[in-house]
Amino acid sequence: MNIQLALDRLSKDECFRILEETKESIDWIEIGTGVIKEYGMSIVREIKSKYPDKTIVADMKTCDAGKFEVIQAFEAGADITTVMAFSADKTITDTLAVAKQYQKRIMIDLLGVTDRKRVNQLENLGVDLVSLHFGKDMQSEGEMDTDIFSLIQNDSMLEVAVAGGINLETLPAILKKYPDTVIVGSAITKADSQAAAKEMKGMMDLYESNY
Ligand SMILES: O=C(CO)[C@H](O)[C@H](O)COP(=O)(O)O
Repeated sequence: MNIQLALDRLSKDECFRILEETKESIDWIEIGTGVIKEYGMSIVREIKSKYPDKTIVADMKTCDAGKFEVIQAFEAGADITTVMAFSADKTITDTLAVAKQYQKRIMIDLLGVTDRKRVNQLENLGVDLVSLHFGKDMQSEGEMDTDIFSLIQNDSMLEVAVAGGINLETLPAILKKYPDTVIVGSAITKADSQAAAKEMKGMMDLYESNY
């Protein structure tokens, strides 16, 4: 089980400080959409060159002009880039084709998807990695419900990541659903980052070893 640290609403200096503090505890590094909007692909390039052994996720949230945007992310050093589930099927298949060429991956962000039908369609289009996502704005009205996992069929072969305000208190309930990747932003970046990342990763490792 991976922990993906989401770098959102941070300056470049803060991103690098937090990465230095947490690098021993994190597996995947997500460069958040807002950070990419602020600094462009150069921050993806810089983070990949400083942390070449980490899996770099560019949270591009692509929804159109798919080929162009995923090539931008992959050329900058991203190993995975995100594409929105509501995108046209053509966007999904175009981005999957580019990922295959680059031997990299597309993570489909299921934000806003409430129907398993779309998840099944995505799987039929060749998608193999999705993120269940309870959005930042929705978090102001409540916590993520673990029922979100019901979007994924029990016999599905999809690799599943999950995001949305996950913290030390909510992590145990998430772990019971056994996601492949747990995405954590604010609970690490807005806290004592080193201690929070260590504690969360420790909890995940313990859960996994007892599974
Ligand atoms: O994609 C995102 C926002 O759109 C975030 O990266 C994701 O929600 C994780 O951050 P947090 O733990 O703060 O919710």
